[in-house]
Amino acid sequence: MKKVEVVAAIIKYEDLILCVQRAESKLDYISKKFEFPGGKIEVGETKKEALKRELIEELIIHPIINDHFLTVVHQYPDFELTMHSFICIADSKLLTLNEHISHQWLKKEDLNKLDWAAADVPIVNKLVKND
Ligand SMILES: Nc1nc2c([nH]c(=O)n2[C@H]2C[C@H](O)[C@@H](COP(=O)(O)OP(=O)(O)OP(=O)(O)O)O2)c(=O)[nH]1
Repeated sequence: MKKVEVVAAIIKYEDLILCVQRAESKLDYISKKFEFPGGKIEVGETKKEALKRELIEELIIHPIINDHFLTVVHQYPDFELTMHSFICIADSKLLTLNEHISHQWLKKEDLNKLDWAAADVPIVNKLVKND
């Protein structure tokens, strides 16, 4: 089974967290799902370097990348995903959606209202519970 390793950013602005919606794709289980911005780690990159690059590519933002929050291993039908999430701090809500089809800044108690990619559910639950 194919393995994919990604980094994802939990970006906070005051008491809000950034949620971004993936574009339509042929993989119905991630198509149009909400996720945390990020992507695959390239050869030679640290996790934080990969996240910094992805956030510039996807959103043109430069938040402070702080602590590791949670690593999730999730088995999707076509691949095994390992996703490392990090808490990040933004000094503005401004962004440019270069890849995603929508975004929302939500309070943590509202995060469960969105249709998240399955791998993100443990991260969302941890944020709602004890962040
Ligand atoms: N970035 C990100 N990816 C996630 C999350 N949840 C989740 O299941 N994924 C999955 C979807 C994709 O299969 C994979 C990330 O791949 P991607 O396509 O976003 O990464 P990338 O920008 O490096 O992709 P690529 O176009 O270079 O292939 O991880 C999440 O919260 N953030």
